Amino acid sequence: MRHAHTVEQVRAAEADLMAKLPEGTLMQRAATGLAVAISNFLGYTYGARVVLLVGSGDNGGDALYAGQKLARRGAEVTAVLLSDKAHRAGVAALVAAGGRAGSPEEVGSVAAIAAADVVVDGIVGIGGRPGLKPEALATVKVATDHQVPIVAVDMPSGVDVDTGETPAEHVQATLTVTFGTHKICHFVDPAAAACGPVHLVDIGLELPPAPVASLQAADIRDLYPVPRGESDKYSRGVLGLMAGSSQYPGAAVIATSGALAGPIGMLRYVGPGKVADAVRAAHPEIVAGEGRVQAWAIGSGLGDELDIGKVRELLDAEEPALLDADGLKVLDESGDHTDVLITPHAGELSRLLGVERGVVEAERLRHAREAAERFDVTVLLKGSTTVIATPDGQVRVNTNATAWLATAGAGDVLAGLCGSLLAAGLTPLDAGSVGAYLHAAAARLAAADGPATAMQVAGKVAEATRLLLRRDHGDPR
Ligand SMILES: NC(=O)C1=CN([C@@H]2O[C@H](COP(=O)(O)OP(=O)(O)OC[C@H]3O[C@@H](n4cnc5c(N)ncnc54)[C@H](O)[C@@H]3O)[C@@H](O)[C@H]2O)[C@@H](O)CC1
Ligand SMILES: [K+]
Repeated sequence: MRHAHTVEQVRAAEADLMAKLPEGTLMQRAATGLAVAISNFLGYTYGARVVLLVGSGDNGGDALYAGQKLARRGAEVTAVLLSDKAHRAGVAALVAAGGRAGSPEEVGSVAAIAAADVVVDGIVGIGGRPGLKPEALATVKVATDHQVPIVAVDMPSGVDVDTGETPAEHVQATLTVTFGTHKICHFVDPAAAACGPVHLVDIGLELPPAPVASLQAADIRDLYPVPRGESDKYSRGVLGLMAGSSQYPGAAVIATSGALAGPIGMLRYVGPGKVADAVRAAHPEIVAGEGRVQAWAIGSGLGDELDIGKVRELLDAEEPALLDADGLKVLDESGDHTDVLITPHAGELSRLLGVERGVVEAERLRHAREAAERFDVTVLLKGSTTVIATPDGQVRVNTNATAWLATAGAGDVLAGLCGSLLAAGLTPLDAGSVGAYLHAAAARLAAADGPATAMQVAGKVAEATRLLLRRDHGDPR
């Protein structure tokens, strides 16, 4: 599990550690990790042309000391000081190591950036607010126009660190080097998309529990409900799936494909006779009609045939339930729904919350949290990064998606798969986050050679699961 902490938590942990260490130690640790990461990124140091964009705080200090270390190893380092309050000792250290530092005019920033092999963004870090100054933005634009890669120090300057929001122009990094722990902007879009790969440098911080986490491959191994010797088809989990309509029969076929690719032992399909025939033609192992189930997945492609009374009844029943697509229409703010997982995309969540879709997309974490609290459900907000929020305030973010997943029916596969995990006994939080991870991993396999359909994604879930459950090479569990 990767963890992301808030700025307040990081500052407190830094203060605790700094009190025990000689002054400047933490910055030296950060700068050393940053310099190594820049060297590794470039593949060489001697003769490399490095331009540092330096703001007024310690983020610029990190950049300056990393520049000093690179200059000592033969890099040609120029620091563009964007504030007259730039870290003094850092500037002196860089200059003593042979680097140059000065205002944009003094160092000829346009020519230097245009000719650089890498630009280091030390404009602002965790002390930054969105809304960079025009002078800073102008230097960033030169780098972008000349396609010079940008390594961001801690985070791309201009993003909102604790929310992942990007209300104003910001740096688009090629690589981000962060310190001590991940920050929320590294996980949550749109800011996460501005980070590039994120490299974490350990500086020895001791941190409290994190408000936001992100599953990794090893977590799938720990959480996936692998059948045991004594398991039978009932104990593995039976899912009831209510999806599809005469209007959208395909949604039922796709959602059942997703469900069967999950861990359940049996799938019961509930829907119109003709659709049930299509579903059984695609998957003869499906049982049509109601019966005992351990969880329900309701909603994909119900269209106008949504039976609101019936769905409410299932929601109020004891079994956990997943609500997707048209099924979301029955959700209200009354009742205890803590065992309900909803899987809206931004448009559906915007309708539930009565706000514009663009607002949900811009403030994904905030709206996922708000809906979880308001409707007392676990919310899985689909998107390039998927945010899963519980009513008690836990958040997980899935960052392994591929843009190829933006295809019709992919949401139906996800609903079936997450429903399957719910029926196998996972909590809504685990079912949502494990399902989203496997779904994205399957999409990566399906789209390895180009575009893939939702059915092809469903067809790769088993392989993705098998690969992820392997404890070591060649030893499937
Ligand atoms: N404190 C420490 O010992 C450590 C700090 N670290 C680095 O220090 C950074 C935090 O340093 P600071 O607390 O000095 O904060 P920043 O370097 O993020 O800068 C804050 C300064 O920028 C100004 N500012 C805020 N928003 C701005 C904007 N939009 N445009 C221009 N100026 C803006 C503020 O007024 C403040 O003076 C971390 O991100 C990390 O890079 C690391 O070296 C780890 C150890
Ligand atoms: K930065």
